[in-house]
Amino acid sequence: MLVNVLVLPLDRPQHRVLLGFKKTGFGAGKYGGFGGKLEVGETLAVAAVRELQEESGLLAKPHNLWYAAQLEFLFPACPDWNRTVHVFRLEFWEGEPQESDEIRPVWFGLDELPLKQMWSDVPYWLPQILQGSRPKMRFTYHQDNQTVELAEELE
Ligand SMILES: Nc1[nH]c(=O)nc2c1ncn2[C@H]1C[C@H](O)[C@@H](COP(=O)(O)OP(=O)(O)OP(=O)(O)O)O1
Repeated sequence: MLVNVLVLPLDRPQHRVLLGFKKTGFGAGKYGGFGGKLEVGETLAVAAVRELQEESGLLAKPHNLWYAAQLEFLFPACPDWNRTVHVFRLEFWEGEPQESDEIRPVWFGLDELPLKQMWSDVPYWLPQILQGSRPKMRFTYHQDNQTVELAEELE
């Protein structure tokens, strides 16, 4: 199954999180964290730092990445989309967000997340991460590939 990393830059002092509006590729038209596929030989942390830099312009040190969630997404109507996503929380970085061809970074207050424009699994796991827990979950999508049919806690 495909493996993705996902980074969520969290600005605690200002109570906000940086999300990316995806202009192309998987999840186009939705807001989400910054991430993508692992390249050959990369660890999760190295891939996370690279994807964050490519998609947001922010520079992170691997030791500042906090492992925040392991998520499995199953799409019975489109098994090619099945993937495991390893989510990292990040509270320290260098640089300012930069728009790229693929993604437009936007800050959102933690109480004002654009949930209607995000994957429908997000409300199950993102609040848990923000509260400091480390969810491990599996989501099975409906035939429409857009709504969650089943959300399971793993372990
Ligand atoms: N159900 C889901 N909920 C969510 O919040 N983020 C998800 C998600 N499924 C995938 N993601 C994230 C993980 C990763 O950052 C991104 C997909 O990365 P990919 O590398 O697969 O997409 P790309 O657009 O870079 O690649 P291509 O589709 O091959 O162009 O979407």
